[in-house]
This record gives sequence, C-alpha cells and structure tokens, in this order.
Amino acid sequence: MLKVPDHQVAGHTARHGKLGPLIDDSGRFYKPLQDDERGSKELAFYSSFSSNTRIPDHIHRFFPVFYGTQLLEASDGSGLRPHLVLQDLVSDRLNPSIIDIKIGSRTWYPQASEDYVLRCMKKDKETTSLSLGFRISGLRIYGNSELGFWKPEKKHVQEFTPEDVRLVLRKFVSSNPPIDSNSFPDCCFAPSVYGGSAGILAQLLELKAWFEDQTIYHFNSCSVLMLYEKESVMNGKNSGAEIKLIDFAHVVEGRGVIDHNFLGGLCSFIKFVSEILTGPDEHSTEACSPDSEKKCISTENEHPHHKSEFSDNLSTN
Ligand SMILES: O=P(O)(O)O[C@@H]1[C@@H](OP(=O)(O)O)[C@H](OP(=O)(O)O)[C@H](O)[C@H](OP(=O)(O)O)[C@H]1OP(=O)(O)O
Ligand SMILES: Nc1ncnc2c1ncn2[C@@H]1O[C@H](COP(=O)(O)OP(=O)(O)O)[C@@H](O)[C@H]1O
Repeated sequence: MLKVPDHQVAGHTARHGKLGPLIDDSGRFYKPLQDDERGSKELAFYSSFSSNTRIPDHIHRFFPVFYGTQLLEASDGSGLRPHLVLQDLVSDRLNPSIIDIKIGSRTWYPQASEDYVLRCMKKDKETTSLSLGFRISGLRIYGNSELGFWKPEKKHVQEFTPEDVRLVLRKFVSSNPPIDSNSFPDCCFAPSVYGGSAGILAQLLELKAWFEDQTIYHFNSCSVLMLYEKESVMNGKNSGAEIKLIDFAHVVEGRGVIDHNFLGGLCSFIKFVSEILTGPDEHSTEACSPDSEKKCISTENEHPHHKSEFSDNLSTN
C-alpha cells in the first residue's frame, strides 16, 4: 500500500492532489519523475552513479540505494508515471529528527534555463545560501511522545537568518523543547550525535575528503539529509546519526573540475557543526547526566503552551 511519507521535510509533497513522493511498507521511497528534464537528469545520475566503478564503496553509503524505476499511479491523480525507486532512508527509524540542508552558495548553474537561474538567484540571496554557503530547506525535531515533532512551516524556514541556523543546529541535538525560545538549547546530545568516530562530523569530514578529490559530478542544488533518533540516545543506545546526500535533479558532469560550490558549502556547514561540539558555552556535564536528560524531556509536558507549536507528523507545507 503506497502512502505519503509523513517524515518528508522539504521538496514537492504528494499532499493536496499534488505530485510528490510515496513510500510503502517494504522500505522503498518512490520519487516521481517530473515531466521536464529534472526527472530524466535525476534518473541519469542514479544510473551513472550506481554503476560507476570510480566511486569508492565508502562513498556509496552516503547515497540512497537505487533500485531502478517503476510505473506507479502518480499522487496527483494524473495516472501512471515512472518513479525512481529508492531506499527509504528512514523506514527503520521510529521517531527520527531530520534536517534537510541544501548545500552551495549558488543553487543555479550555467547550463540551466534563464528562468530557473533567476529564481535560484533570488532564493539564494533571500536565504542563507549566499551568506553561509548552505541553507536549511526543512526540518523536524522530535520533542517527546506527547508533543511529537517541531516542524516549522516552510515560510518560516525560508526566513532563517545565520543565527537561526546556528540555533536550529543546536536545538537538533538538545534535550530541552525545540520550540522553547526562553531556554538556550543545552546541546546534551551533541557528543553522541555530532561527535565521536562515527558521528555526523566524522561522516561530513569523510564526504569532504571525497569532494576535495572528485571531479566526476557537480552536485548543484543537492541536499545533505541529517538524521538521528533522540529516544535511542536517551535510552543509552546508538544515536543512529547519519548523513545522506539526496536530490540529484540538477547534477551535471564535472569534466575534471572540482565542485567548488558544493565543497565550499560543505566546509561552512562543517564549521557550524564543529563549533557546537567545541564551543565554550556548550553542554555542561552536570546538565547532561542521563537523569537530567530524561528530566529535561519530561518537563516539556508541564508547558502546555508549547504544544500547539508542535505537530505530530502534521505537515502544512
Ligand atoms: O516550487 P517551490 O517554491 O516549492 O520550489 C522548490 C524548492 O523549494 P524551496 O522554495 O527552495 O524551499 C525545492 O527546494 P527543496 O528541495 O525544498 O530544498 C526545489 O528547489 C524545487 O526545485 P527542483 O525540483 O530542485 O528543481 C523547487 O521547485 P520548483 O519551483 O523548481 O518546481
Ligand atoms: N530516499 C529518501 N528516503 C527518505 N526520505 C527522502 C528520500 N529522498 C528524499 N526524501 C525526503 O523528501 C524531501 C524532498 O526530497 P528531494 O529529493 O529534495 O525532492 P524535490 O526534488 O522535490 O526537492 C527531503 O527533504 C526528505 O525529507
């Protein structure tokens, strides 16, 4: 049975009779091929990438597994349409917190249409893309079982300033309620999510090392999807922290040239994550003992005014 993924945080959605991705119970994510060249470009990328022997194995793991294409009833009711069949990156997660980070100070590229370039330039200027080299495209951060997720509206996300971005990246790994503007995010979970030999920072650095070298593709307008499970960390289990690259509708050939745009944005994002791990005002050990982590989370329930700003999987985007 195909359904709309309630874990989706950005991009085109299949709600309200629109064309968007679908999932099933077998762990597959079906992304419809758009009519214009975006669909064919993304398919060409996945076909090329999955069979390219020049891509090291340890780099393949940063991409969703590609299972080919399948004709499916499109979510907008327009009938049968080819869909990319991809690994659903969150199918084995219970309540994952997710952020979609679009990398690059420019999302346009010389080969694109004039209209597309103009639209991209406007968005890049109005968001943090130009100033930081990346922007947050969408997110959902888990509060607790009662509050569900904090999932700010698309419009709000598009208005994020660099300071908002810094704050959201802290909230992502904090035990206090993500919506609470009075308490500074404690970053309790930063060491186990961002840090460590297998954490987000280590993964980003591994990806960066490949981008310092690879000249096969230019990843225009691609995103890093960053996810982990807060409940697992709280229960002393592995955080399941992971980064994956997604959205390849605008990938072009690198033709022997380093992808400076992606690399620059990635470095900037890495700096933000590193600063949370090493910043002087971060997680004090006392505030982040296992007991206080649980206490922080449960006190969310004592503030009913927070509740309305949470959405338990309800997407209005
Ligand atoms: O239509 P919109 O305004 O939602 O724009 C989409 C973008 O949403 P945004 O406004 O940047 O958050 C959307 O960005 P996200 O994936 O949401 O980051 C894409 O850029 C999409 O274009 P394409 O499919 O990559 O060519 C964009 O779609 P198109 O407008 O290019 O169809
Ligand atoms: N393979 C996947 N598994 C799980 N979620 C995905 C996957 N690919 C994309 N998503 C979700 O869908 C959103 C939009 O994906 P994207 O490929 O950027 O679509 P669009 O081309 O419409 O922008 C992402 O922000 C993410 O939440």
